[in-house]
Amino acid sequence: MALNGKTAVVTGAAMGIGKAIVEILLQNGAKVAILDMNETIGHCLVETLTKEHGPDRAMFLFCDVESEDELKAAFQKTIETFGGIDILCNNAGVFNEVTWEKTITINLMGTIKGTYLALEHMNKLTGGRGGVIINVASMAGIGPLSCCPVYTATKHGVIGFTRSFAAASVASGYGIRINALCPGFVQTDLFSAIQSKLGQFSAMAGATQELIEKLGVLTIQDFTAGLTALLLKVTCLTENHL
Ligand SMILES: NC(=O)c1ccc[n+]([C@@H]2O[C@H](COP(=O)([O-])OP(=O)(O)OC[C@H]3O[C@@H](n4cnc5c(N)ncnc54)[C@H](O)[C@@H]3O)[C@@H](O)[C@H]2O)c1
Ligand SMILES: CC/C=C\C[C@H](O)/C=C/C=C\C=C\C=C\[C@@H](O)[C@@H](O)C/C=C\CCC(=O)O
Repeated sequence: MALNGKTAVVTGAAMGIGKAIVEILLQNGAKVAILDMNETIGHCLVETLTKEHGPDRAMFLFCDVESEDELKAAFQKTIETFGGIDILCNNAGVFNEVTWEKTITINLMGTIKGTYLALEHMNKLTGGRGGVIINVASMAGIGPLSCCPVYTATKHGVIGFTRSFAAASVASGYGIRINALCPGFVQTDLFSAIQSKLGQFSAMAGATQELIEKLGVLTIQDFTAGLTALLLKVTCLTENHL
């Protein structure tokens, strides 16, 4: 399979989109470190995935992406356990216009911290073997949503950061391919909770609801099927590019 012998790290992977990405990686032969703050669900997920894919394929590691020390420890444990890191998916994210500073420290700063740690390990200029980074942004990173200025800003920031890092990687020869993933609405816990997280922008809920009805909401199964097709077509996850 395309990812046999490869090791991936996925943040915010205990549920939702991150869990879907983990399943795709496992189905294609990778070993995966599941980083999340939800220990109960995380350990339960590893138990389920081990039954499906066999031992030593999936590992849960507690990690708050706001903490550089916890990210460093999780990366180190992954390397010690699986022998290296070939793929990083910075997926962890929240939607909250009330605690908007945390939205920035998780969605944007967590993605930057993860990317810079991956650079330390993957960079071919410093002895690394190269790799692939996928940063989960959003369609809200392409065009603004009036109900969530800060969330919109974080996702615009993830896309801008990803594009800039990609240019630096190509120009410098890091051997790291980096892409931003921009899903539309997907039925997850984050999506289900948005109405209670709008804060001073709750008056914008109607406009957002109209957009939701216009664009529709993907089930996690639809999302998984679509991403599988995309990842297996896009060369960044095929063997000859890792
Ligand atoms: N659901 C959507 O409609 C949608 C659309 C586009 C993009 N996204 C993005 O996809 C990503 C995942 O969202 P989701 O919908 O699956 O959300 P979710 O709430 O269903 O899952 C998010 C996971 O991240 C974990 N997490 C939260 N904060 C964390 C932190 N500080 N450190 C480590 N883990 C943390 C949670 O415990 C949870 O397991 C986010 O970046 C989100 O912005 C979601
Ligand atoms: C409410 C946000 C819910 C989940 C966040 C998640 O990242 C999903 C985002 C999904 C779709 C975003 C679409 C953004 C579209 C913009 O490019 C723009 O076309 C929207 C135009 C009008 C929206 C109406 C409004 O905000 O007033």
